[in-house]
Amino acid sequence: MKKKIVRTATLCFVAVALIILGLTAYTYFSIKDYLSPQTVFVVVLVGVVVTFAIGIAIFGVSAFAIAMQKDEQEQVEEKKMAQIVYGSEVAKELKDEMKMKIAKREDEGKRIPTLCVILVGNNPASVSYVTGKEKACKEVGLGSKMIHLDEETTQEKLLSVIKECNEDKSIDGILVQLPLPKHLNEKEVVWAIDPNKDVDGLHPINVGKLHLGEKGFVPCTPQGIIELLKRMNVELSGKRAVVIGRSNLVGNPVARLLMNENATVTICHSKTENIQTICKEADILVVAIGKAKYVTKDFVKEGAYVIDVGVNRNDEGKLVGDVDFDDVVDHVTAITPVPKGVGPMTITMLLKNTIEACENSEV
Ligand SMILES: Nc1nc(=O)c2c([nH]1)NC[C@@H]1CN(c3ccc(C(=O)N[C@@H](CCC(=O)O)C(=O)O)cc3)C=[N+]21
Repeated sequence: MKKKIVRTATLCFVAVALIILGLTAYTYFSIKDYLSPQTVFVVVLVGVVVTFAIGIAIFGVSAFAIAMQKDEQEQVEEKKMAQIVYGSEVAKELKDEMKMKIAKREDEGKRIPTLCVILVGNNPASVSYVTGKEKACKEVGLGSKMIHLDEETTQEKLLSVIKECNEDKSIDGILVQLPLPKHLNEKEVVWAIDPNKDVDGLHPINVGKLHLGEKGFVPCTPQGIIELLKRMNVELSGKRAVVIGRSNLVGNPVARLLMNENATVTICHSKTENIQTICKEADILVVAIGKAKYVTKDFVKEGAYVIDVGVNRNDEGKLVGDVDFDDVVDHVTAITPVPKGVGPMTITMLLKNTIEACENSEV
């Protein structure tokens, strides 16, 4: 493209220069016998100057055209480049908005929304997530309360702690960090949380509401995923969405949310036959299976949108997704990375739900 412009400009310039120089020469020979040498000199000078001026103008315009046009190679590459959607950046924007909202509440003399996180035991991953949640609360000015119970805590003790939190008017949201130690009954624990404080959206009342299309608390990761898809400007209505994974925390609720957006949804799981073929039909692929780098380019349709929900630790303790990012990145329109993708959105939605719980309690 650049070369073509330069060539055309040079040709134009040569043609115009030849015409003007020819005219000047013709004028020179026609008038040199009638006029004084000074006048003839001026005529020739004007001819040469005009030629130069036009030359400079032509090359100026060409340089401008080159600057405006991207190199052909660059354009091809741009078309192929996948959009990498950083949840961490979206989360920051949303947190700034929440921060302002909370500051405004404070000015109005209203209560500061407060999240209570209950952690049982010392599972390193859980401790790290809980710390992240506390940090995020501080960042936006939410109140946070942490209840750390030891590994041997009994079911009765845990249930009584939840009951206290349910009754405590200064607590708006309750989150019990999962998984719980094996001797505890997770279902009974989650079902004991007041549905109006269930900011994780796991209580059957909230699960039921989601599946009936009623307003209630929606689990944080699925909510964050929909938010990211909206940022990718992907039209969900009428599209094929495939979710890999059927957990209550991610797979099931995200499938329902995608259906609410009028996508046609398929859920795949460990027993699914021909899983690659099904995934390859997906315009939107959400991967929450919990196997590091499980999804390779053989699963991904050219130009698809891929959401990686995986949080796996490799041998070096580094966080890796369920998608083999490097393998698929050239095949997709947009993809979320791990870390800095879905994870930060999950925490942000938890903050959002906590503010919502507080607002609900005021009306
Ligand atoms: N009741 C309950 N609710 C949950 O929402 C819940 C849970 N239990 N148990 C565990 C999973 C996992 N989870 C994550 C949250 C944030 C990041 C996150 O922020 N990750 C960062 C990096 C964090 C790091 O490097 O350790 C990132 O992806 O960039 C990841 C994972 C919430 N979970």
